[in-house]
Amino acid sequence: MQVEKIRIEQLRKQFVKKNKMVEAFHSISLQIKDGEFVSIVGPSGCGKTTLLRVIAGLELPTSGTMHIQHHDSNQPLNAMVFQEHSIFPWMTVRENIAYGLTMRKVPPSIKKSIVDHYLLKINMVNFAESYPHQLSGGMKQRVSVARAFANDPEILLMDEPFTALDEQNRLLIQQELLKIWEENQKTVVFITHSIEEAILLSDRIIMMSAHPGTLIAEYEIPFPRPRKIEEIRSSTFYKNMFNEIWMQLKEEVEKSRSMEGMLPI
Ligand SMILES: Nc1ncnc2c1ncn2[C@@H]1O[C@H](COP(=O)(O)OP(=O)(O)OP(=O)(O)O)[C@@H](O)[C@H]1O
Repeated sequence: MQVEKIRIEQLRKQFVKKNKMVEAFHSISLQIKDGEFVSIVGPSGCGKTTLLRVIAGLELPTSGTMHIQHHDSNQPLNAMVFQEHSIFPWMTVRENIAYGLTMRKVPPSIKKSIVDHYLLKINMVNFAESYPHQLSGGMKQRVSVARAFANDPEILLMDEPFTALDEQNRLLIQQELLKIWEENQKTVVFITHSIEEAILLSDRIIMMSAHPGTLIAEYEIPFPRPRKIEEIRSSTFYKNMFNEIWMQLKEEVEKSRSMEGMLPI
């Protein structure tokens, strides 16, 4: 039996915006197993990023409880990968990937071997001494992913990390992420607007309702690993699953659109 890694019970978050109470999400209960890759999908404004920020400890919930099993207190609890601007512009690729390890004072020889390993995994050995302004958007995100895994956190939190990329770069980075994840099997909570991305990467997809968000559905993704994106995309099962998820998400997106203009900006 797999060990539980994250337990969330009746979580709710409210903000005060222009003297009005805005409920970002409510009644969220969720358990995520150790080593599980979970994606969260839902219409814009349903509270996905806020939920991730609460899991990361960057926001406090208004009510409810959350517990993350911290098995090894020598390891960082979490690492985050954002959509953009995730890496330090004044550091080289090597220094960026090494950042968490440097902070934890990992001995230089161990740090070097970890960073070399991830440079290979993201196909950026030749860019180790380059600075972010010399890289494409896709390369920057690859560095960001490598940095998060290199620091060996207990959980990884990724907020639409590939949304800003073109389709070709996106497909390549998804395949790289799959390879790195399949080797590490870290617990991942991944936010995306793309049903396709969620199916390709995840063990389970959680769907949130239109604002104020709550969990309304979940889907187990049974594709065996290691996964090959091309094989999955061409299967009938994938197409059926995509349609099933889209039919439900579409309803929430439509509800969300009909509420536009009703919330304080
Ligand atoms: N710091 C804040 N102060 C006030 N309201 C906030 C704050 N952060 C988020 N909200 C509100 O909470 C709700 C949920 O926002 P959130 O960004 O979590 O949604 P989302 O699902 O991640 O959206 P998107 O998919 O567009 O990124 C929105 O109504 C938003 O305006």
